[in-house]
Amino acid sequence: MAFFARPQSTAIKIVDPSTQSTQDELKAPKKDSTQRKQCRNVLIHGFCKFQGKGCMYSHPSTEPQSPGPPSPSLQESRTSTLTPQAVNAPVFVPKALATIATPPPPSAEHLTPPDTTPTATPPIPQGQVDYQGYESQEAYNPYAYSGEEGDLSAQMEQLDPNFYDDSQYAGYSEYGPNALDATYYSSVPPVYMRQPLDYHLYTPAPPAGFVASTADSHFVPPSSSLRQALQHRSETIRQIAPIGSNLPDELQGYHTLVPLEGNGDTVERRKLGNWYSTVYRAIRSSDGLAYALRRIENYRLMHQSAFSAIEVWSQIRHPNIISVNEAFTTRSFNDNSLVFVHVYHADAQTLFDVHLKPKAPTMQTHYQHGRSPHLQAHLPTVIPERTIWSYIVQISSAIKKVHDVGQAVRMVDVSKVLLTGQNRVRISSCGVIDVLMHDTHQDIGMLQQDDLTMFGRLLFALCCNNVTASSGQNLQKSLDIITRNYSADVKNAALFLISKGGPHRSIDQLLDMIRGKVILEMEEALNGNDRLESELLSELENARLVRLLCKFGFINERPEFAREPRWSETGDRYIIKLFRDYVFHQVDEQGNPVVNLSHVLVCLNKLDAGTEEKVMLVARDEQSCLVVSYREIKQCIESAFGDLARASKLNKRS
Ligand SMILES: Nc1ncnc2c1ncn2[C@@H]1O[C@H](COP(=O)(O)OP(=O)(O)OP(=O)(O)O)[C@@H](O)[C@H]1O
Repeated sequence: MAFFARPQSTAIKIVDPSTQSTQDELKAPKKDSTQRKQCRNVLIHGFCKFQGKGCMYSHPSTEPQSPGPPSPSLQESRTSTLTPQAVNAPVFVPKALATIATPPPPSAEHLTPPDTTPTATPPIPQGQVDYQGYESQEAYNPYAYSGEEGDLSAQMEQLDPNFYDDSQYAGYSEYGPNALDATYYSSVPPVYMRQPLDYHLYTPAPPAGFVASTADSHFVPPSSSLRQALQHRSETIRQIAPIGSNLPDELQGYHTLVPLEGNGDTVERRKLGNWYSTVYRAIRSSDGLAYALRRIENYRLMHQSAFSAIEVWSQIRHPNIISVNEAFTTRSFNDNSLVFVHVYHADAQTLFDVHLKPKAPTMQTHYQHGRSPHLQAHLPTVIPERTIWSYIVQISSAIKKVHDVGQAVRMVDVSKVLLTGQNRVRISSCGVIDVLMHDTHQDIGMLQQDDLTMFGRLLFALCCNNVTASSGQNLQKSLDIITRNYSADVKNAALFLISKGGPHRSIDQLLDMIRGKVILEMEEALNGNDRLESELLSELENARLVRLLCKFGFINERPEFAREPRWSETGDRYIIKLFRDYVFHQVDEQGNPVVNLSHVLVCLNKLDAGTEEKVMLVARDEQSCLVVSYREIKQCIESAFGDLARASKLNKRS
């Protein structure tokens, strides 16, 4: 069944079409017109097409009257007594365009489809709903009021027939009573008509209480911090290397290398197994994107087949694994270096750096109990259990993915798991050990068991704030710490992971043990998704509005037409100029500029949507005004911009 959602405050009586005549009778004005206010249509257009047809305002006989409904074109409204002559001046065509045979820019006659008469929009009486923009005004009969007779006449006195000008909605004739009849009463399956949505007029965000942008969710920080973090990442991506880094300018299609370890001039050489390794950020020439390059110093690759592991790893995509792109050897560092290319996550930090690295003492700037500022060492803090579970679930998920494709991670360590966002971890350096130890053949089942043991050690290290927490002499003490700070489930998971391997010990079994936590993690992930969607919604309008403002910029105040009053003082451009004044150059009663961003955004959104709503544009000398709809202004802008675009193309060709 076809259904129309109506404004809730409006009582609508569904009437049989046969009762239409009764309603028509109700439409007749009840008061003598001489007692009422003068009709605004007469003031603005010189006539009222509803005179004698239901308009309850007075129509002075001295005014020139139109014999019937005027031909509804903008041209007519513009030639009324209040319309500036400039609109009817010959249409100016840019010089470049005059030479090409293009259709003339839409003049006043072309601006309005024949079924619409621009009229002044009277203010909406208080307590009433503006029905402009709702479809099927024909189907909606404002006079079919189900209340008391007295209420009805009181309402009628407030109603202005211009609000219910059916001709404005001729475009939606499918919503008329006839169309509805066909839908309701025919035996054929109903055809559901879709209202063309003016979706650019607003951002239908979920209620703030449900997706609060100021609250800190597990994976997504509050809106302001999120923006700050993203800004900082962009800044990090564009960093350049410190002077004197002495790095190669170009490396197999990568350039602008920046060391990611060490600070300032010193580049830290850290050991990865038996080899020194350094990580750089570099930009790839072919796509301009940043990548993380891990260089293994002085490594002589004996067999090209060692890279076969990289082929396998480059196929693995998982949200908790840093993807591998490629690997190559190079002599650009003046040695035999092996380079692995991974996806770069700006501002990523290792779990060791975030949670275990001793922090330098900092000066507390706040006064405690009236004493002066003091130095305070950063004491190791206990990682919250919720965070520990999040890490466990994410790392388990990554390991499962790798084990399922018959590989082993081979490096699950606090220095190789990166924190890339709020509570988001990813395993880095995947594939590196596979290449480095290509010659040493090892059973994949054993390697997978090692993954679990390494995972257990990582868990002990995080819970006890000590990288050697799971070693023999520390184990009992570490278990005490875990028992004190965390639930029994965390302890059981840690013990399961470091227990002796066997066929029973697999990542699937761990996932079974922590099923409840996995579900919690999924809920948080979906919440984070909702939050990000709502952040995106609030940015949706930007691009559209910038495009519109650019068009304004292209059209208005063109210096090459400075001496051509016909460019800005005629036809479309004149309307655009007045509209620009209406949007940006309003002044208050004292003549002070009105700087109201909401007004600008509302106007631009309505313009972009091309609504039927009318605006009154006043000439700068305040001697004349124009009443045009946003749709017509939109057409003017399209047309003027089209002229410029055509001229620009012509210049390129000649
Ligand atoms: N894919 C990546 N994207 C962004 N930053 C990365 C990436 N891989 C590594 N890094 C950063 O590079 C730095 C060095 O990484 P590395 O894996 O060598 O850690 P490390 O702490 O130096 O470990 P080790 O002591 O084993 O050398 C770390 O700060 C890490 O955040």
